[in-house]
Amino acid sequence: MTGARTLSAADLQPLGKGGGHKYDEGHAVVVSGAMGRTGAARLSARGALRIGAGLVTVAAPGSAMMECAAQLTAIMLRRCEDGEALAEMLGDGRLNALCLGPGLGTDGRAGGLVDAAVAARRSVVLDADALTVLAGCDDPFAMLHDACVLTPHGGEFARLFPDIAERLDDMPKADATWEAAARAGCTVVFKGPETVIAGADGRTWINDATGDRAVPWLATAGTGDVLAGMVTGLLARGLDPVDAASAAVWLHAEAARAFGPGLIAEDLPEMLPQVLRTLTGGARGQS
Ligand SMILES: NC(=O)C1=CN([C@@H]2O[C@H](COP(=O)(O)OP(=O)(O)OC[C@H]3O[C@@H](n4cnc5c(N)ncnc54)[C@H](O)[C@@H]3O)[C@@H](O)[C@H]2O)[C@@H](O)CC1
Ligand SMILES: Nc1ncnc2c1ncn2[C@@H]1O[C@H](COP(=O)(O)OP(=O)(O)O)[C@@H](O)[C@H]1O
Repeated sequence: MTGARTLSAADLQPLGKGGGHKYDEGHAVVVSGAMGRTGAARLSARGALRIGAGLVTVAAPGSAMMECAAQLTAIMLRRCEDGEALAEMLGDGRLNALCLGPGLGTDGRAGGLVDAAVAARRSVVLDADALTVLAGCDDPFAMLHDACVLTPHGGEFARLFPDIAERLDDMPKADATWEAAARAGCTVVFKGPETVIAGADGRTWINDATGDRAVPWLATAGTGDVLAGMVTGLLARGLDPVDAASAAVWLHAEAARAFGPGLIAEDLPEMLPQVLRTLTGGARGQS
């Protein structure tokens, strides 16, 4: 038994802005895939910016620069060809949270970028294709550290933790996620109508989006990419991985609830200001 607790608004970290300058709210970097595949990274970047990261940069290969430039305004853009270029870019210590996976691809470039991002020992969210890259490694968890956050859906969870996934019919999802986090040595966010967030330290939270809180319209392409960006944005703002992931998951479902049926992924970041305004007391909103 994990002693998992169910999330509510009162459990969220204070999310109001501190009133300093933009660098006080962190600088999130979302690494993009190649031309024609940049949409997912742009969704993540928008999530990171709307949740309050002070600055957000999309790091894209040369082939994708024009495509990104045509779509981004408040979000900055920087050329980043491969892992070596990312490592060089991360020489700037102000770039304090990374997101890799949405639309990244699973080729050699993606592998090099994942290696460089994890080796930099910054806060890093590994989602989507980055999880597939990780699952293909001989010893996937050896390089991870406690500032990593893995955000698998059911398919990705089964690729990363096949033996745990095999036992899912006989064990609570919270226990499975807790076991996965202990093995990976970092925070694991196992997504779905019930999303479980577990830290390597054993803290385990459940966001139950079923019954009265059901948001089936979240099952649409790109919503997970937005969530990865939201977690990254909160990491950039200085929340620890479990708090960042828990707050992002809760806000993500609330944004979906506030929008209602017909939601597409682009709508989620744009609903965040409204949801953040409703937080009071234990979970303070934007001030
Ligand atoms: N607008 C965009 O540019 C979008 C890009 N996307 C990108 O497309 C790439 C592939 O993403 P996929 O999520 O399709 O990854 P994968 O193709 O790696 O995984 C999907 C496979 O896993 C299986 N699966 C099992 N359980 C599942 C579950 N609970 N949820 C989802 N699939 C489950 C599915 O049947 C499917 O075969 C990623 O780079 C992703 O970021 C998607 O996020 C969709 C939106
Ligand atoms: N039926 C559902 N009810 C509540 N949340 C859901 C449901 N289906 C999917 N979600 C949420 O939507 C997101 C989907 O993410 P993911 O599967 O990675 O899709 P994508 O890769 O297309 O972004 C996750 O946050 C997941 O928890």
